[in-house]
Amino acid sequence: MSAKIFIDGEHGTTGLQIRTRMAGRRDVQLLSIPEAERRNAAMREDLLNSADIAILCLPDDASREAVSMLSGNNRVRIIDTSTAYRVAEDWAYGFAEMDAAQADRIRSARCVANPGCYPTGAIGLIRPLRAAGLLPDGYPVTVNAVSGYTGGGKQMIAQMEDQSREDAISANNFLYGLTLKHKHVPEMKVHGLLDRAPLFSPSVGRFAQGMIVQVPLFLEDLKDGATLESVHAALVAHYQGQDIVTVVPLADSSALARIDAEELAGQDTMKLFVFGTPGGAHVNLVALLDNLGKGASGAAVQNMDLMLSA
Ligand SMILES: NC(=O)C1=CN([C@@H]2O[C@H](COP(=O)(O)OP(=O)(O)OC[C@H]3O[C@@H](n4cnc5c(N)ncnc54)[C@H](OP(=O)(O)O)[C@@H]3O)[C@@H](O)[C@H]2O)C=CC1
Ligand SMILES: CC(=O)N[C@@H](CCC(=O)OP(=O)(O)O)C(=O)O
Repeated sequence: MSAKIFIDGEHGTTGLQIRTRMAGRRDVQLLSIPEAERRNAAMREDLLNSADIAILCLPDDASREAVSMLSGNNRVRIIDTSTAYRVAEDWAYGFAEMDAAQADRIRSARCVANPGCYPTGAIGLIRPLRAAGLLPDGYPVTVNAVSGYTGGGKQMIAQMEDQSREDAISANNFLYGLTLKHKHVPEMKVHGLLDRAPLFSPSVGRFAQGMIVQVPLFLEDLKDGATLESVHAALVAHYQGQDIVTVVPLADSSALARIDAEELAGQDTMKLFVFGTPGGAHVNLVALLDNLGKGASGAAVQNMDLMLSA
């Protein structure tokens, strides 16, 4: 029997991409709400409660409302793509590759919080080094990133694509989150196993999908004797046997002159790189992904598949 899936927010950016990924699948039956009724609370409540898995692709407040519409109905499992539950202890964090037990946690969870796009890159780079003891307590981690503008949802897509709007954005590349209080910092800290909050500076470029997340490190401040090669080896060991998150061999990355933020647009994988010079003082850890792929919709479908395999 096929599993019933309702995507609350199916007409938004993340929801649409999840729907596209499910097209043609016979193991799932999509329950759908007409676009004109997308904010009809009674209809949403009915569909939410009729699903086997509800995937919430809504702003944080609307996600909390949807979860309250399901209170008392433990039969329905939830995947939430918003920021609302990512550090909640009774929710499983939906980053299957973050440690060896996480895929099983997701498989058996009732409630799964899909990671933020930037944290997917940052945690993917940082957590294995913390777990291996290479990145010491107190290290001042910084995270710099550029995202495609679809990361800002329908509103930012319109602001970037329609220059006749009053609130149009004309910049081709801009920094934001200038107060350094971005909503992704808490999940980077918790799931990155950091004892200090990272300093996170995001930016957006005039391209629809794609993302680069950078974590530069001073080798002399890592565990004694850490090198470009040992940092790379720790990431390779962590992601051994994974096919969605992969670590680019040093021989390949050392031959690169540049990284294209759009390289993985339209794909659900993430590539990790370690840049630097053998014997040098610094390394730059880089994650390359699609903000709507492994950064959102691709991860949501991956989590749904794990839950369906329980
Ligand atoms: N875009 C991305 O790359 C990523 C997004 N996310 C997260 O996914 C979630 C959805 O984001 P995104 O798809 O980008 O946003 P969009 O604005 O593109 O889509 C959100 C959808 O939710 C609908 N909606 C808003 N409020 C309500 C409500 N109260 N009741 C019912 N429907 C409502 C919107 O309808 P309307 O058109 O009427 O506003 C819209 O269809 C957010 O929490 C976001 O932070 C996570 C990772 C990456
Ligand atoms: C470019 C852009 O605006 N990006 C979004 C994050 C996209 C994302 O990961 O969304 P959630 O964490 O909300 O799920 C932002 O910075 O708020």
